[in-house]
Parts: sequence; structure tokens; C-alpha cells
Amino acid sequence: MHFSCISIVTTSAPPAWGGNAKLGASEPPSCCSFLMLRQEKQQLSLLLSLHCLPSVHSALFLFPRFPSPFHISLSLSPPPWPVSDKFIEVDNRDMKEKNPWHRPVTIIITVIGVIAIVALVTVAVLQNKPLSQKYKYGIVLDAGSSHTALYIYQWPAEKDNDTGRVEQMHSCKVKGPGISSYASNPSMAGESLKECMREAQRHVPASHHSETSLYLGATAGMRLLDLENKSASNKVFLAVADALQKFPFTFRGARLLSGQEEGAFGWVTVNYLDDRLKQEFRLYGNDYQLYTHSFLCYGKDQALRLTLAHQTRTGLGTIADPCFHPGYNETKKYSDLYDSPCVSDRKPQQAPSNFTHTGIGNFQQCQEVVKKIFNFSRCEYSQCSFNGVFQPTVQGKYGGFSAYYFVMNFLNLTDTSIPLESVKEKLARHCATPWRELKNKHPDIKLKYLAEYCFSGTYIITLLTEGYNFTSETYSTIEFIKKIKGSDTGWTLGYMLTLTNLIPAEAPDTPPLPHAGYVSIVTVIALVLFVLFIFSLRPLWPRCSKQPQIV
Ligand SMILES: O=c1ccn([C@@H]2O[C@H](COP(=O)(O)OP(=O)(O)O)[C@@H](O)[C@H]2O)c(=O)[nH]1
Repeated sequence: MHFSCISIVTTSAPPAWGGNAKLGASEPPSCCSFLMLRQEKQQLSLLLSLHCLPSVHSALFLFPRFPSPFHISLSLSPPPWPVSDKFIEVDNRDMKEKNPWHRPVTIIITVIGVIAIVALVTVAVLQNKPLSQKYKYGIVLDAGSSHTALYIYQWPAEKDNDTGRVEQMHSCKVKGPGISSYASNPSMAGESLKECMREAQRHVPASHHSETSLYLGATAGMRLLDLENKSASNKVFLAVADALQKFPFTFRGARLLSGQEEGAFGWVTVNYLDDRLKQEFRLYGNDYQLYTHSFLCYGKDQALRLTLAHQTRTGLGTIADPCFHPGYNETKKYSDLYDSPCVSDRKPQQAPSNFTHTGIGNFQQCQEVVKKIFNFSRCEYSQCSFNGVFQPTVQGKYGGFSAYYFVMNFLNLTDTSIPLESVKEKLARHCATPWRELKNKHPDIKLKYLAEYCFSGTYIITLLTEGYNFTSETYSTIEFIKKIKGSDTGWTLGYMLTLTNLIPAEAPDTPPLPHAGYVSIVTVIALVLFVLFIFSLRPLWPRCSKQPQIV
């Protein structure tokens, strides 16, 4: 906007000038913003309503350029003091000479300013637009001994250090038992997976189905079936492979994981989730010293068979089991109990077909029975865990997951800062709880789980202390965990992490400009805007007040 600069001089100090104009002292006058203009007929009236110090006799005002020539009548409020009911005449041409702030210049500067602002905003918006994050997906089926679980993982297509940041996106628990239980009807093993697979189809975006790898890894249950009946285990693998191939994912095989692999991938999972492998994650490029051993037959379910086998070794019709609650009474089949390569060779010759399994709920006695399933006498190394297997001294942090977590969580014993003695006391109280009372207290818990928590807790504590040699001091280095940062702990994530190295990353989205270019453009535009701003203040430059026109 153009401003003309004039000054108004009063003959005496106004008693009170209303308004919001700023007035300088009488010498030198300063530029002031604000007057109200009113056009009446051919005449513009300036309504001054100013507050001013009594000593101020002159004021210099800025106001929109007037048509030239023109008259301004000053009408002061409160009622004019003995001054100036004057007509002011301003020669516009004269003003033009004095004020270089001409219209064409203003237009040019305004246009450049607007273009600069638009350019700045456009560049900033384009550069900082959130890039549409592209994900890759992978599906791993954990075919465990007691059940199968499906995990969907996702990671940004742009890999971090050649390894995707893989996280669990969804999980699905397959209904029914583990796939090894379908040895006599393999097609049902495949059938059982379908519900979770359809769920996976819904969770992975359809456009990514074909590029999503699908793996199935089988652990202890299938290891045992493989030992017992290789052809039956092959049939189960064929059946699950056949079922999985029918889904639109890229099926990359159903295979048996060795105990070593299971241990190593579980180790990778927890260390990855705890960010311990973040910096240089090259699993097979780095040397990590890892001790892993998997005791086939010492998973919780097989350990229970071993314990029961020990108690029924003479072929009794009834056993009073200290690991089950008082009042517990179930009739079980010898054939079912011994239907596992872990115990099949121990089946008593003269056993009846059934036995009555009753509980007496005694933690100490239970521990004694449980200890019987370990062989501590044989060790050909400097030190062993049990059954003659070497084990280094425990040091560092340990994670207990899956059954360790389920059991200790139920027993309210996940806090490992609780002294071992207190843990045992708590377990003793739990084991002594009558079965009926326990059922009433936990109506929502599956009876099979509920009945076994006394045994399971005793087994876990015995395995950790007697088997793996954790002491009262080192017990607290164990953490019973289910998930870390939203991902289940187990071997599957470690497996997925390793396999993602095989999946090529697609070209990532990059910002429209390289960073240096973006910074340069923004800097230049900011400089232009700054210069324009300085120019826009030109009417306020001191020059304006140098030669005021005196009215
Ligand atoms: O709420 C639960 C869920 C599972 N389990 C038991 O936990 C074990 C599952 O362990 P894991 O996941 O290691 O078994 P797998 O993968 O071999 O099936 C089985 O004995 C289950 O009976 C349990 O006691 N409580």
C-alpha cells in the first residue's frame, strides 16, 4: 500500500487527543500510523481522535495515498482546540518524488513475495510429505507339540542394515492339538491350519499376498513322531504342505527344526527385540558364542509323562500323585500314558489297561518324584546339567517363555526377585489346595491346565535349580516373558529375521529432492523473503521523516 507522508502542526497542545495513533515528540516529528478517512462529497475528512502528550505540537502521519490534489479537513475530537480547522493540500506529484515507494515497485515486490512464499510452502510440503510406508510380510507357523500358532510379521520394505525391522503384526492360535497328533489322519493336520490361514489372508493386504513368504517349522512333537515313525511324520508334513500351498502366499516349505535351531532362533528373537543385535545384525557374519541344548522329552508335557511313568513303573492300578491336588481323581489309560517314544520303552509288562490317578498335593514329595526323571550321576565333562549333557555356568540374563511363562504367570510367580524359598512356599500352598476348591476359584481355566500347574510349577523350579543349576543368587537373572515390544517370544521371529535376508527389498521411496538441494532452495527463498520484508518497511525508513510536509 502506498502511503503519503504529511505532518499536522497544531498551534497549541491539544488537551486530549483520542485514538491510537502514535505521536512522536514535537521535534523531530515521527511517522504515525493511523487516521480515519471519510469521504464526503468531493472532500476527504480526517477524523483525528488522538491521545497525545500535551507537549506534542506536531505529528507526522502516514495514510493511504490520496487522489491528488485534495483537501483534508481536520476535525478534532474532543472539540478542536485552538488550531487548525485548515485545509490541507498535498501535491501528489511532489509526494511521488519524495517517496520512492512507487506502485510498480510495490506490485513487483508483492508478486515476487507471493511467488516466493508459494514456492517455499510447495517445496516444504513436497519434501516433508510422509512417504507412503511400504511393508513386506512374512508368515511363520510354529507347529509345536501341544499346539500350532501362526504369526504374521511385517517390516518396512526399505531394509535397515540389510535386515528388516521385523515385528509381529498378528497371531492366530490353531484350534486343536499339535500336528504330530494327526499321525493317524494326516489330512486333518492340513485341515486344522485352514482357519488361521484364512485369517492371515485377511490381515495381509491382498496386493502383497503373492510376495509374502509362508513357512512352517515343526518342533518337539514332530521330532518325536519322526523318531517313532518317519513315514507318518513325512505324511503329516506332506499334508500340511499341500494345505498351505492352496493359499495365495509363497509357500517356502514345512520342515522340522532341530533343537539347536529352535534354541538359536529363540535366542535371536529375544536379543533382537531387546535391541541387542541392532547395531550390526549379521547373524552369520558375526561370531556369537551361544550355548544351546534342547532336551527332547523334557518339555513340560513329556516331563509329566516321565513322572507318571516313574510312578506307574510297577503297573499299579492306582497312584497317589504328590504333584496333583488332594481330591483329584481321574481314570487314565496306560496306553495313552505310554504312547510316546519318551516313555514307551518303560511300559510295565503286567499293567492293567487303566490306572486311577489321584492327587495328594505335596510340593516336597512332588519335587522328589520330579528329580527322578533326571540323571545327575553321569557327567563326562567338567560340568553338566543332567543326563550327561555339558552346560557352562549360568551367567547373564535368561528368558523363560512359552510354558515357563504360562505356568509362572498363573502361579503369580513371574517376579523372580521373590526369593526362591518363598517361591517354593507358595508352590507348596498351591499344591496343597484341594482340587474342588481350585476349580471353584478358577472356573474359566481349562481343567487340563489347572490340574497340571502344581506339577508344572514344581517341574520348572526343579529343572531350573537342580537341572540348570540356577541358585538363589542367579534365579533373579531369569525373566519369565510372553512378549517383548508386542512380539511373542519364541523361535519364530528369529527364524523370520534370518529368512528376511533372503527376501530382496524393493526400491524404497525417496524424497523428491536430495537433502542438500532441499536445504539450498529453502535458504534462497528465505533470503528473498527477508530482502522483500526489508523493502516493505521502506516507507518507515528514516528518510520518510526527514522532510515532512508541514500543513
Ligand atoms: O494357558 C496355558 C497355555 C498353555 N499351557 C501349557 O503350556 C505348554 C505349551 O508350551 P509350549 O508352547 O512350549 O508347547 P509347544 O510349542 O511344544 O506346543 C503346554 O504344555 C500347555 O499345556 C498352559 O499350561 N497354560
